[in-house]
Amino acid sequence: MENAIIELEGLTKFYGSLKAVDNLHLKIKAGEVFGLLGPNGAGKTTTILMMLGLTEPSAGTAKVCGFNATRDPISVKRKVGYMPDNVGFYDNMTAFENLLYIARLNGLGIDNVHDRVQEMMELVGLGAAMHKKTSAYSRGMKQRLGLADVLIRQPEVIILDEPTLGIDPTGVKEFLQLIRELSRQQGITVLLSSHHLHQVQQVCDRVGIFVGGKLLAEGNIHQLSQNLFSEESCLVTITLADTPPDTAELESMLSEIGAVRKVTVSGNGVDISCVENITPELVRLFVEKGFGITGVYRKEYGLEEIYQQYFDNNLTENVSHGKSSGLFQRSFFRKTAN
Ligand SMILES: Nc1ncnc2c1ncn2[C@@H]1O[C@H](COP(=O)(O)OP(=O)(O)OP(=O)(O)O)[C@@H](O)[C@H]1O
Repeated sequence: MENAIIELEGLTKFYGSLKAVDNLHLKIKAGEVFGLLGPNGAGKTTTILMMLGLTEPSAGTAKVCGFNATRDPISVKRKVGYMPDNVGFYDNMTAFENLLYIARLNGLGIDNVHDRVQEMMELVGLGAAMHKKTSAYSRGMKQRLGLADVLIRQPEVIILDEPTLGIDPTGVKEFLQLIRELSRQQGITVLLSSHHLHQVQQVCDRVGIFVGGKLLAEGNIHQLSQNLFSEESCLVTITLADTPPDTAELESMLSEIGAVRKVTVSGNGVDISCVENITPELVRLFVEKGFGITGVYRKEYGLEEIYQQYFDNNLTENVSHGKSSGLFQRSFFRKTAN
């Protein structure tokens, strides 16, 4: 991949005998919004810590903005803004004062520092609340302030670990939109770790599915879906006005269409699995054959199905090798259930 800004090669981390990250190879392009998706204990935070030079890999390398994170962590720190899942501020100071303090600590020029802080507060949507004490800030407001804290250092890459944890659905939507806009407007590369499939799907250009320290798959939603569901990438359900008189005849008629892989007739519902979207052709055929249609529904495979499918495959593989991965499944569902 050309212009990769993050390059992980054979990245591995052992904690004692536990392999937390297992031979990870990954490249992320400049300007991309990449989602690292996986259940509890998958190794996301450990990977991030290695990218920031905060923990040493047992093997392999993490290169960020051209610098080896283990050998040159200070250079990486200058280029990367990291927002952990729980951002802390001085509660007795206003948000403006907090950010001003951070800006000065980071050596921003005295002349324009007030303007710059104000500009950042407005950029993250806190212009009207910037003189409130952070003790009075909601979780969502603190996350926005955390983002301003990261942005004021003018990073090339921002790494966000579970940035939407504990924010209400409207807040999540707004926060993710903000991240996406910032990435587009300012060309910032974003790496986002999350358990939340739907959120990742909304905002990321590409995702990596991470389970048990291994990157099981990476790509955009379309590519992942194609790889997994190439035999049945599209499911069309047609509801007929009446139960078909001859089910076998209907099934064999539909099966003759090249793109159709499987047909199931149940009552007046017909499920047709196809390799591509041939919904108009199917509807035309039913009408030509004199069937009344009361409903047509086409199912798209989203990230949830993709993730579950990779997850199930991985479970099956591990079980067949005598390992129990039940812990991953339990912890994943616990965290996504709320
Ligand atoms: N400092 C540590 N010492 C020993 N084991 C650790 C340490 N940090 C993490 N681990 C273990 O390494 C594995 C990966 O943990 P990590 O925190 O990287 O996962 P994660 O995907 O970020 O999970 P979560 O979503 O719960 O934060 C887990 O089994 C965890 O218990």
